[in-house]
Amino acid sequence: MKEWLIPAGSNDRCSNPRPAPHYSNSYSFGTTMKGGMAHSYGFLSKCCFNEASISRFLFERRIAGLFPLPSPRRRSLSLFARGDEDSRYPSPSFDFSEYLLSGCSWKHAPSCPDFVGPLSIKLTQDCRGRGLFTSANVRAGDILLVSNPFALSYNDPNSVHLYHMITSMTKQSSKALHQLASLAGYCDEIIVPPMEIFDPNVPYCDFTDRQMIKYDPHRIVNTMNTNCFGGEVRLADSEPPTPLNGLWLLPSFINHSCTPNASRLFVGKAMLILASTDIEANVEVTISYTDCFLPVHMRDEQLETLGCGFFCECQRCLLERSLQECLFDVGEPFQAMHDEAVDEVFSLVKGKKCSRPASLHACIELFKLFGIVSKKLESSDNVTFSQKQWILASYSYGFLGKCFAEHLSGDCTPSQWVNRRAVSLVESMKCTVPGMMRTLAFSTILAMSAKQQGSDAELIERLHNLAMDECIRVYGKQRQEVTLKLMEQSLDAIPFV
Ligand SMILES: C[S@@+](CC[C@H](N)C(=O)[O-])C[C@H]1O[C@@H](n2cnc3c(N)ncnc32)[C@H](O)[C@@H]1O
Repeated sequence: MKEWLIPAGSNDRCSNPRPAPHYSNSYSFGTTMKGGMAHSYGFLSKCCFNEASISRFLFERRIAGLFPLPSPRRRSLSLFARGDEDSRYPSPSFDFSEYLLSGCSWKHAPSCPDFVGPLSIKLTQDCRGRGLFTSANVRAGDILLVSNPFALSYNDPNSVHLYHMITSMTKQSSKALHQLASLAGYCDEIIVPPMEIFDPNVPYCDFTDRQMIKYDPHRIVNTMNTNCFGGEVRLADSEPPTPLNGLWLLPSFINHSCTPNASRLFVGKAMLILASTDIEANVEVTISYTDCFLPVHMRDEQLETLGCGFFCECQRCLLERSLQECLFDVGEPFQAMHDEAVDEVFSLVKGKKCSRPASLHACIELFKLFGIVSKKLESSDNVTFSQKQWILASYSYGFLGKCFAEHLSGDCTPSQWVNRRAVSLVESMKCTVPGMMRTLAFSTILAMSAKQQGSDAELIERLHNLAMDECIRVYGKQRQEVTLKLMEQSLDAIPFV
């Protein structure tokens, strides 16, 4: 075990210290669980976690169209068929097509055994502690990891039950103690453990110096505080959503980025990590802990609110901070209007039967701010095209807010917003944070409405391809044919207005 240990305090040089020991849902913001699946989507970030019904509403009204209920005649579609030519490594062999097709209900979630793709745990070179790295080339949509929870509790706001659960597991099983110790680090040492400890295909054999690892309640609390992930889940269709909180071990080694290359998908309790871009071997796998479709100062605030204990210094954040002077007249009003716009959209969703359109003051103001940002970017020469896309994605709710709200209130026809600007926004969102459910929702709605309003064939095809590509990144590349079939059906089947 000695070779796993690095000297105590080696993280002390870090400008990003380890997180403060208080409760946080490191992975939770911008995510909600609908049925059995946690979606990193929703309309506006605030709604996603606290006001899950918006996400559910959008899911039921829109995305459900992508996955219509299977007709009795339709044969079960295998989403994770083996023998895919593209596969460079074995994929997990479960099939959750019925689950997706039936709206991802918790009780119908198939059991997904743990699976470890071509990954290893390594120390990062820039003081972010350990991270997960690829050990082979992977493609967008590949499943990298399937992880069942180490421990999970419901209706446990202070994580007391979770704590007792983990305590008893680690006392009863040396493997569980070893696994938790590998994540927590012991005796002020950061451990870079071998993947084998977490790989279900590698039998666990006791390590001779296991006595070095001691049960430590403080470590359990700290590990929970840093890594626990929560959401809401509807255990039965008739029941209200139940808060859920859990610890998934291997995903806890994944660091945050505002331009992540992987995304997270829940199938019941199992957390799947999918590559959302092609990733070469020996590259770090990252996900986003925050809502990446918000401006940098709001992302910073989210990290702080979640108690993540670090300040993101990825390229996108550095760029956005360097442009703050240029965008000074937009940032603060955007934040103020964003919260109001959330309320506007939320009240529209709640009163969806009401025929009088609600006031969309904040959504309209946000839309104007989005226009200012777009103009500033257009006239800025010292920012590259892809950097402009990052910034545009940060203000994307300005565009989406008005479009969705107007649509919900019946105030506009699709033709007012299915235009090329909307298309380039989808492209910006996809290039900045691929594999996001809300980009999939937006591009699908755009594709559907473009078809309905008889837009030109090239525009329809472009939108369809964008939605299709995003769908593969969200649900896995093995679903290519299935996705296509379902999208074709939904384009015909879903009335947009
Ligand atoms: C879920 S853990 C990720 C694994 C962690 N690096 C480790 O060694 O255990 C989250 C912690 O990793 C660090 N971290 C993750 N992403 C980071 C980033 N982009 N910048 C700085 N620190 C980061 C922070 O200390 C954060 O609280």
